[in-house]
Amino acid sequence: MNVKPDFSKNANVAATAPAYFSVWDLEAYYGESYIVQGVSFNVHEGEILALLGRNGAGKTSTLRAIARLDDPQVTHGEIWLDHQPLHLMRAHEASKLGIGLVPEDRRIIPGLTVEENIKLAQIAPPIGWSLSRIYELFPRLGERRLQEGVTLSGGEQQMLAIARALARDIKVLLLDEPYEGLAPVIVDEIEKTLRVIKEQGITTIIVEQNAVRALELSDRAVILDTGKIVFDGTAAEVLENESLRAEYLAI
Ligand SMILES: Nc1ncnc2c1ncn2[C@@H]1O[C@H](COP(=O)(O)OP(=O)(O)OP(=O)(O)O)[C@@H](O)[C@H]1O
Repeated sequence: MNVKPDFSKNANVAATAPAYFSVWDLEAYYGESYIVQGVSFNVHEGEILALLGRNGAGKTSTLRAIARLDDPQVTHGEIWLDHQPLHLMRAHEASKLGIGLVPEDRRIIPGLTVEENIKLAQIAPPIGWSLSRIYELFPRLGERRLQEGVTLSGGEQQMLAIARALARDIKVLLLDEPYEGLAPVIVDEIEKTLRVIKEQGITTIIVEQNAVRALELSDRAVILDTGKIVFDGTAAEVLENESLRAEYLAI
């Protein structure tokens, strides 16, 4: 982990590196299972990157490694955010630096209202968006601010999970399957908010099984297959490349 990144040697990483956010030769394990097998990619500031691939390709594991969660265990590689070495940090330090992970299960805290769920994210600095700014982006959350968070619909819970990330001063939003189980009309609504978040300059990495919807939103895409990158390019290139989509995304 103490080797300096040499981006020129890695075909997956743009020649313009070091970028705002970069992952370099990341390797991670669950126990003996080698899951993330030398993953490298760059994300530019304010960009939306879709991290795609079939079930079990290693997308969630890559997000968890970036967020510096304990599992999977990172054994090699570097992760840089705005010249800061994330790979040397623990999860709470990564969060403080501006990594905001919205996990697949959304983690709404039972027994707390919508507003209490949001406020809990703000008990320690760095504080991000104010409640009024959050409710402006998500009017439904404002209307339901006194309702218990876990009683919201699936789409509203997803909004709350994103709102909670924004309540902290984040630089990079990591979204794990934000559209899962949601009706297309709700996906439209969430997509709109993700575009607004992008306009505010926040960088986003989105993992999503609904690859077409994720690609329509994203600037760039990285495709993983059994823990390795098999494509790194623009989202438009993936949408236009039928064989790539069929082989790795089944779409
Ligand atoms: N906690 C764990 N312990 C052991 N193996 C795990 C654990 N979590 C995930 N794995 C394995 O790691 C591999 C990658 O899983 P990961 O969740 O990162 O894939 P994914 O691309 O996000 O797929 P999905 O869309 O199904 O979530 C899979 O083979 C999975 O079974």
